[in-house]
Amino acid sequence: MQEKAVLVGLNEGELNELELLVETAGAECILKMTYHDRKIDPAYYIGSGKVREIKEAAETIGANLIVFDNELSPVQQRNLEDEIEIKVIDRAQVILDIFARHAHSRESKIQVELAQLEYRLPRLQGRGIEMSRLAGGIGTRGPGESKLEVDRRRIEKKIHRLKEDLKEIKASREVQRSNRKDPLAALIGYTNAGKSTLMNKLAGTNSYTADKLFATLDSTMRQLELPVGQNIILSDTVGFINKLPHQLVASFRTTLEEVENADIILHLIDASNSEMEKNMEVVNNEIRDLKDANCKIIKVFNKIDLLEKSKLDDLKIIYPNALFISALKGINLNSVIEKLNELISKEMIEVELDLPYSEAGWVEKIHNNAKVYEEKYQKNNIYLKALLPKTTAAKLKKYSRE
Ligand SMILES: Nc1nc2c(ncn2[C@@H]2O[C@H](COP(=O)(O)OP(=O)(O)OP(=O)(O)O)[C@@H](O)[C@H]2O)c(=O)[nH]1
Ligand SMILES: [Mg+2]
Repeated sequence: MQEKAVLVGLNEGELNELELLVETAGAECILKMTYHDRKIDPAYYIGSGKVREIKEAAETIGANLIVFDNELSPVQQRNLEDEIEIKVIDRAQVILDIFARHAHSRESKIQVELAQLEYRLPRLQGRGIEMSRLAGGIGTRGPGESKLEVDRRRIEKKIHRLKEDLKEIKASREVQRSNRKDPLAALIGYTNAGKSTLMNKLAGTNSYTADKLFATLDSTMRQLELPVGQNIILSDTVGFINKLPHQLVASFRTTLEEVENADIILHLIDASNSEMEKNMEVVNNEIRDLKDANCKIIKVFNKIDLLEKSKLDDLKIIYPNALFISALKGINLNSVIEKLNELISKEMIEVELDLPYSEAGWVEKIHNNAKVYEEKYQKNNIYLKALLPKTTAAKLKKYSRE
């Protein structure tokens, strides 16, 4: 049976996002309540008057779940549950639930399980026997009753083992990464911005897209050929979100490693979202360190099909270097290709090569990776006129005609 939830948060905007999160996790939101941002009560987070108000409202409308937008300490969560007598969870738990549901690869499954265990561990303390209440957020069932100490030790052991597994996976991924020869363009952005939709349109893939949060958890990569003749790898990654549970930050970092290695970052923004500015800030904060690196960041405003013309014109004035597209409706997608092409072209150089036959292996590599204008098999060597990535050209410098 679908759970009926009362959402508790600071303001309308935050509650709207929480509602989408809760619905993505499979529960129904039947009431939203706000509280005043006063001093935080160490025992209940909110004031006792508010606790009573929530209890009464929940009883009246028959809710069986309370979701707080802020993170609750284990003690606060327990006290609230005892007082309201309904299951109380926080935003972090909801996000963990969604991640658990959407993880597919071995790596992301391990990362999510690790995060869940780390979230659960402090909540075991002094809790007694009722383990089933602890294990689950929305729609999940706990492991049943078992002894606290045994559980704690088992969880600690498991955490250790999962961390070891992750180290292994990470090492093998680094090998894969060092084998990559094409430049990398990473699609990043707040969750639900339309990253997977754009990826599908540009690279003809069929990634899962949905009006849900965190539809994508595993990054996918596709090769795309640019007009200039160079291939580029596009990667679609997990979305960003405000107030990510700290247990998930580590796993998020791993995904971001992909981004750190990118040559170009396409920052996709849902221009139709009323919280657009705030969401952009969340992403900007995360990628701040990358800006100093040798990487170009392009802002791409998506979902312009939902914008009023005046709003779109304003955005164009504020962000003169940005792109404005609709991934879903296929509007202006060419501007993305052109931009990638332009940036990559800057990294390319035209050369004339006289390759000795002993170096003939290069011919195929060059064909795969660059644009060849002329190719002649001569008596002593192979003549090639081609547009090459500067890095490749440097390697072939001694065969190049000046
Ligand atoms: N109207 C409109 N909707 C769009 C556009 N692009 C994407 N969407 C919709 O926005 C929703 C989210 O799209 P996704 O591509 O799944 O977004 P995402 O950024 O990959 O999201 P996560 O993987 O959850 O982080 C889907 O319902 C899409 O159909 C657009 O240009 N216009
Ligand atoms: Mg996606």
